[in-house]
Amino acid sequence: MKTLIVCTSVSHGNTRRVAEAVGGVLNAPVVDPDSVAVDDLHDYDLVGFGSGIFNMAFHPRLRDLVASLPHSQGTTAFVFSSSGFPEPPFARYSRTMAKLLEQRGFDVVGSFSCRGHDTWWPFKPVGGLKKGRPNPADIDAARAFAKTLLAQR
Ligand SMILES: Cc1cc2nc3c(=O)[nH]c(=O)nc-3n(C[C@H](O)[C@H](O)[C@H](O)COP(=O)(O)O)c2cc1C
Repeated sequence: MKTLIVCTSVSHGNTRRVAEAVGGVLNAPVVDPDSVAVDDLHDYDLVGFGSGIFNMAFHPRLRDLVASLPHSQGTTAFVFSSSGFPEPPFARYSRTMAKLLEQRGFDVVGSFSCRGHDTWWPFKPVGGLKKGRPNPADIDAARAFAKTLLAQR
């Protein structure tokens, strides 16, 4: 299964650690949105899209990439993120990103999220929240998620 993982991880590399764990299971390279050749994405069987969550959304560089993609009928995709907090019921970031991808013709088959060390400015005086995340249990959960993707093929 030819797989690519597209990841923006600008804050602490939290999401990148998740991406590398998933990529290790799926035997997939992890690339930055800026280095994606958008016309080549249909060559892949599965493409993962992930970033940290900023102001209740995936990173703008990832969203801009997805918005710029040509229609990709039937390519399978998944989304992943790390964030200080779980998704609140009024802002389903993963669902919103999945919908963007579906509008580009992707078939979104899964999503994964875990906590990441969060140094948004109100939390900086105390060294941030969720220090040490993603932790080994988060990375194990990411690998388990990747195995469910393999099992679907
Ligand atoms: C400016 C800023 C805004 C953030 N906004 C949110 C947010 O809305 N919700 C949330 O749960 N975490 C938020 N976070 C925490 C990040 O999502 C978290 O640190 C994430 O793991 C960063 O991933 P990265 O290291 O891969 O960039 C924010 C962090 C920063 C610095």
